[in-house]
Amino acid sequence: MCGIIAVIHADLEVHEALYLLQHRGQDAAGIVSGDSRGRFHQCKGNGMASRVFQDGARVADLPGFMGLGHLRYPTAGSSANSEAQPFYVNSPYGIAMSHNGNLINAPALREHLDKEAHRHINTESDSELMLNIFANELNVTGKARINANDCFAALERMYKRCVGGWACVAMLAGFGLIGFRDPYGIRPLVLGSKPSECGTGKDYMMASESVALVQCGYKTFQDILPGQAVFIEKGEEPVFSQVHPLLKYTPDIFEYVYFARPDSVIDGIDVDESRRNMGFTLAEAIKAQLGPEKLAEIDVVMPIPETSITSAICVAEALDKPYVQGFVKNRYIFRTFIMPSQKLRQKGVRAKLNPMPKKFKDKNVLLVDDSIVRGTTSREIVLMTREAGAKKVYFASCAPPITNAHIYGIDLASSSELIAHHRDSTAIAKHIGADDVVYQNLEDLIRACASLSPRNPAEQEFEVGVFCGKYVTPVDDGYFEHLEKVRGESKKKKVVEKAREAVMHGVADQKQIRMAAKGVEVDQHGNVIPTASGSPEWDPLNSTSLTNGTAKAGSLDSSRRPSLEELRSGSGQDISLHNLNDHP
Ligand SMILES: O=P(O)(O)OC[C@H]1O[C@H](OP(=O)(O)OP(=O)(O)O)[C@H](O)[C@@H]1O
Ligand SMILES: NC(=O)CC[C@H](N)C(=O)O
Ligand SMILES: [Mg+2]
Repeated sequence: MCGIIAVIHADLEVHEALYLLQHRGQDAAGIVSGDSRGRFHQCKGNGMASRVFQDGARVADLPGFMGLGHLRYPTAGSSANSEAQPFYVNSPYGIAMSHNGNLINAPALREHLDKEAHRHINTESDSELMLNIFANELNVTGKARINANDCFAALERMYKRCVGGWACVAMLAGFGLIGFRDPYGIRPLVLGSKPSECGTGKDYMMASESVALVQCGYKTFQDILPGQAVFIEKGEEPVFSQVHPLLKYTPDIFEYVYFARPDSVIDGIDVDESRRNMGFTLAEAIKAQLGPEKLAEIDVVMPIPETSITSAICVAEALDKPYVQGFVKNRYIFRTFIMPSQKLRQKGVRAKLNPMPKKFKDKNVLLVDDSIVRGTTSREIVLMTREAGAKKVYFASCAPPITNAHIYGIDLASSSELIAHHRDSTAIAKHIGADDVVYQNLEDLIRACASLSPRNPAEQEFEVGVFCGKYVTPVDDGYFEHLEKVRGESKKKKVVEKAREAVMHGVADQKQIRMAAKGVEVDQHGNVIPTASGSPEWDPLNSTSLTNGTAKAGSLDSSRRPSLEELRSGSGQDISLHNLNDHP
C-alpha cells in the first residue's frame, strides 16, 4: 500500500509531502524531478524517507518544474534497492512512474514484454512491468512528439492488458504529468490545486491521500475516478479522460480500517468518521456476543495504539465504560504490520508498545484493535496485558475475520499466514490467549464506511476480498497458488529473514550480504537458490542497478561497493539518473 505523490509547477514540495504519507510504506523512498531541458534527477533507496533523503539534505533545491515521489511497501518482487520507485525508462521520450497497487497478471505481462515488445525487465517488480507496458503502448504512436490524446490512447491500450489494482503517477520528460487509477478505484488517488506561489496559474499535486494536499496548502481537491486519467502539461490546466469504462466504484475497505491516516478523506469518505462508526457498530457486536454478565465485568476499554484509537473511544462511549490508554507507544517505532518479516514484526510490537501496570492491575480489560491479521500484535498484547496485572482480557476487532489473501496492494499472499484462516473465534481467542474475541461483521463494516459516501450510500460498494474471498476483478485459476509460491510466508521467511537478518546482525559473509541486498536466498554453502521465476537480479555490489536507466557517472566502476555500514543502515546507493548534487 505504497504512497505516491506528483507535483507540477509548485515549489516541488514532493519531499515534504512524502513525510505525510510515510505510514503507507517504510521499506524504500524515492523522488524524481523533471526539468525543462527534459532531464530527470533522481534520489532513491531502501529505508524510511528521512534516511534516504538525509533529512532533506540530498534533495534540497530539487531542479525542475515537476516531480514524483514514492514510499514503498513491497507486494511483489523483493525488498531490493533496485525495486525502489519511481521507476524510469528512457524510451520512448523518457518516462518515470510511481505505482501503488498490485498487478495480478504479472507473468502474462512479463511474457508479452519479452516475446512481443522485446523490452528488458530488470527486476521482479510489477511496477516496472506496468511502466514498460505503458511505454510500449506509447511507442505504438510512432511519433517523435506526442500530445495528451496520444497518452490517453496508450493508457486505453495499457488498461486492456493490465489486471489488478493501481493508482499511478508518471512524468514525461520535459512535457508533463499523468495520473490514473484502475477501473474499480481500488487504490486511491486525489488531485489538488492552489494558486501558484510563483506567479500566475495554478500548482497541482496528486497524492494517495488528501492529508498530503491539505498540509501542503492545497485547497481544492477531486478524486481521480476509477478508470480515469488526467494529464497536466507544463503551464496548462489539467485535461481528463475516461481511458477505461468505470466498472465499479469499489475502494479497498482496508484503507479505512487501517492504511489511511485518520485526517484523510478518501473517495469522499472521511477516514476518521468511518473509524468512529466502526467503533459504534463494534460496540453493538460486543454487547450481543458477551451478554450482560460479561459486559458488566469489563472495567476499562483500551486502544492498541495507534490506528484503533478513534474506534476504541467510540466503543467506550457506546458501552459507557472508562476509556483508558494503558499502552504508551514509542513514537520512534513505526508500523509493525508493514514490516517485511515475521521476526521483525514480532520484535516490533514489544519495542513499540509498553504497558503501564497501574492501568491494568486487577482490571478486566477490553482491548480494541482495528484488525487482527496474522495475530502478531494481538498475541503479544494480550500477553503483555496479563503480565501487567489484568484479570480478564477481551479482544475486539473493528474488522471482520481476515480469511483470504489480499491481491491488490497489501502483502498478504497466503491465507495460511492469517490467524482466522482455519479458526473460529473461540480458537482464535485461545490462540491469542484472550478470554473472548469479538469481531465486527462485514455488513456493519461496509455500512460504517458506505454511510459516509457522497455517492449513493445504499449502493456504495468496496473491495472486501480479504474478508470473503470475492474479489472485484476477475482472478485467473491458479493465481493463488502462484502467489503462494512467489510471495507466501514460507518463501518470504527464507528469502528475506535469513539473509536480511544476517546483514542486520553483521554475521553475514560478503556473498550473503550481496544476496540479501537483492532479496535472493543462499544455502549454507553460499550457493544461490533459484527464484521462482529463475531470473537472477543485478548484483548491487558489483555494479549500480541498471533498472533505472543510465547510471550516474562513475557508478559502473565495480570497485564502488557500498560499505557494510551502508547496507546495514538500509540507505543503499545513490542511483541517480543525474546526481542531484551535480545538476547545473
Ligand atoms: O494481526 P497483525 O498481523 O499484528 O496485524 C494487525 C495489527 O497491525 C497494525 O498495527 P501497526 O503497528 O502496523 O500500525 P498502527 O500503529 O497504525 O496501529 C494494525 O493496526 C493492528 O494493530
Ligand atoms: N504496496 C504497493 O503499492 C506496492 C507497489 C508494487 N507492487 C511494489 O511492490 O513495489
Ligand atoms: Mg495497530
